[in-house]
Amino acid sequence: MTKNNLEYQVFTPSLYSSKEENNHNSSSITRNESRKLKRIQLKKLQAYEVIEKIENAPWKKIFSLEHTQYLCLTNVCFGGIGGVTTEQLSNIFKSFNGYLGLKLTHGKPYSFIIFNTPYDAFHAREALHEKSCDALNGKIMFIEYVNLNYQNFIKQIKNSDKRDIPGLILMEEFITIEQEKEILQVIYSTKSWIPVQDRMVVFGIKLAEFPFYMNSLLEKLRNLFPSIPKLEQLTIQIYPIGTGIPPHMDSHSSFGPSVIAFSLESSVIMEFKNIKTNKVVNIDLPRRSLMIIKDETRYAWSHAIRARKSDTLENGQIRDRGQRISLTLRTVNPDRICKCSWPELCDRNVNHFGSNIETGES
Ligand SMILES: O=C(O)CCC(=O)C(=O)O
Ligand SMILES: [Fe+2]
Repeated sequence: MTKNNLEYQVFTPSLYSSKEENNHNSSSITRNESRKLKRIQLKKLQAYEVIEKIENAPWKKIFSLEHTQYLCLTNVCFGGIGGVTTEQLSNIFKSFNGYLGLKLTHGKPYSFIIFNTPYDAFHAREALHEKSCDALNGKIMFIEYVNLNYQNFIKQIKNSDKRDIPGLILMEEFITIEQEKEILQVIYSTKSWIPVQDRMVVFGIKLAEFPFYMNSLLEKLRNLFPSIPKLEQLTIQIYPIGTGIPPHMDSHSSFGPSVIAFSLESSVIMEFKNIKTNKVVNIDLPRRSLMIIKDETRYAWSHAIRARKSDTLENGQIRDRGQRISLTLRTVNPDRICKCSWPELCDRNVNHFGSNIETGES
């Protein structure tokens, strides 16, 4: 801390200081105020040192003296004790010009806010850095510009590259507007819903029992992806606004090598996580799209939909959620044998009765 403190003193006057701090030496400041300011500075350093430890890099390298369009909220995290929600944060920042969106990290104590220009970010930082924030119960936020050369941070801000998930296929506009309308009509007249957590689910319908236009989707699928075995089972799920599905892998041994999911009525961000490396990639599943989960994605990545009312898109924009319907199609493994190349992640030796292996995450 001493070394950093020293560096910090040298570093402060231009950028890393607050107005209050610059007044620090003026005689008008009371002792109490001075103590309070010192405490704030100490807290700030502690927050920066935590990031240093996590990132294994000096904070002066991670943050930038230059204004950039990305702000790091060094002591604001998502969920858990003292954590915030997407809505809370976006409510604070959306009143600033050029606010594009936010990015919460997973299991790390900091978050990011994305602005259209460095100038817009500057205004928000000026208004909020080292100030007590009413919307966060008086919490004092410590905000820095992200260094554009520090790839580890930039990667976390823009981590939606499908190429990073081997075996994931996404086709936009797979379903036509007319097909979607027809399917939704039938779905909403279905009566056999079962509540599962906050979702409504119709399980394991045989495809032959489903309306004819499902056939045209399946035919298109067969033509485009002839290697996918004949699908046997359909699960329909309604996700009311604000709901999701916890991280899980669809059971290796119960189901075949490809899981197909259609998104209807509304788009959503699905979070994929590599079980071995913990790498997280967010993928936007647009309304009327087709997703195929196979190979490594099927066997070594969990997928989840976070329960929240809006999603942050890759460009930083916030998109409110609508009610979403998904159609998931699978083949069934009658002998419950899985021969995937990830035996350490596989349920082949586990006695289980449910259809999914929950990874235990919330
Ligand atoms: O809603 C979706 O698109 C996927 C649902 C899912 O992951 C599942 O049912 O296993
Ligand atoms: Fe799943």
